Amino acid sequence: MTAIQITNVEKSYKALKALGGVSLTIEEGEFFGLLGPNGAGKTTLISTIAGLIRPDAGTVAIHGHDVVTDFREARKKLGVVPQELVFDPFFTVRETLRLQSGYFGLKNNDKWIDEVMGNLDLTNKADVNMRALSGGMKRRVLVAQALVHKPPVIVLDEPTAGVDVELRQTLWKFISRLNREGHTVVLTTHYLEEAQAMCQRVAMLKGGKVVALDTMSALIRRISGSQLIVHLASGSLPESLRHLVSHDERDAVNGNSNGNGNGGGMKYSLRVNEYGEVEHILARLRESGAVIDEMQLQQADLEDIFLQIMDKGAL
Ligand SMILES: Nc1ncnc2c1ncn2[C@@H]1O[C@H](COP(=O)(O)OP(=O)(O)OP(=O)(O)O)[C@@H](O)[C@H]1O
Repeated sequence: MTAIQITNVEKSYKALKALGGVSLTIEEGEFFGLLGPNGAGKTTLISTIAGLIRPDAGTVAIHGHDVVTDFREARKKLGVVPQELVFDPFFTVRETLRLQSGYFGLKNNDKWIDEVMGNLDLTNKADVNMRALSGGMKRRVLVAQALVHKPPVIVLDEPTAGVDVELRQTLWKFISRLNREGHTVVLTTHYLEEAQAMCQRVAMLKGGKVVALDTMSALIRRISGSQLIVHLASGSLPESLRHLVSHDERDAVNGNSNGNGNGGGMKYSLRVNEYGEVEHILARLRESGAVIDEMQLQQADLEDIFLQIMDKGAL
């Protein structure tokens, strides 16, 4: 079943087109990443999914329920962890979660509330007033609040922005478990290594448009290839390899300390699309008389891809 169906969604704020026709299909059980630089439209898209803002055009459906015309049913299927911390300071953690359960017509939800609090290390804060909690603890409650009605689709907008390592680990352990149990998860994050570790598929947004959409492994394979990093003790890169250079710099370690003045002490990053090319590069270097001090083969990661896509605008 399709968890979230986004079809040609457009949203403008006066002259600014925050979303310029976004279409995405997210299947049930996926762990999906929504990435993009500041202002790309991620929060606007999530707010549209949550039914908090109405699109100017296009539709969004959660488990087949349109978020505008069938809002109540769509909302039941969805748990959203927003970026902003907003709470009523006079309630305790448990009261906050009971109140939230009430919004969904759930009575006697204490067993699940206790389980959620346990999984987010909130149990010993259950009777503490919200205003007395630290920022990190408040964020845990925000996550718990989104989960009180066991929504099949969970959307997290920058859940780990500014939170400590411990909370990140607690959060990811719990969210991964829910995903393994069949919940669909959609995540926006600025921590690309987090997206790389968690998400099976990602969409990259730029200027309100989807500029890349693929599985994580295909994106990494398709775009960037690997980098062969060679530090030359002496000699220089032959002209025939120049077109492969993505980056070069004077090697901070070797510098030009060998004093031979023939271009030694350079570090080059060369694009390599398949392993066979490494052999070719090494042969050319040997012929030119360059001496390799050190080398390593580096796999592309999401950050390289992200930067490439954002540079080019689209694939
Ligand atoms: N209520 C609003 N009124 C006017 N402009 C808005 C409003 N909300 C968002 N925008 C603009 O729409 C664009 C998209 O914003 P959005 O918050 O969706 O981006 P984002 O990808 O979530 O960015 P960030 O990573 O900074 O959270 C931005 O240029 C933003 O300034």
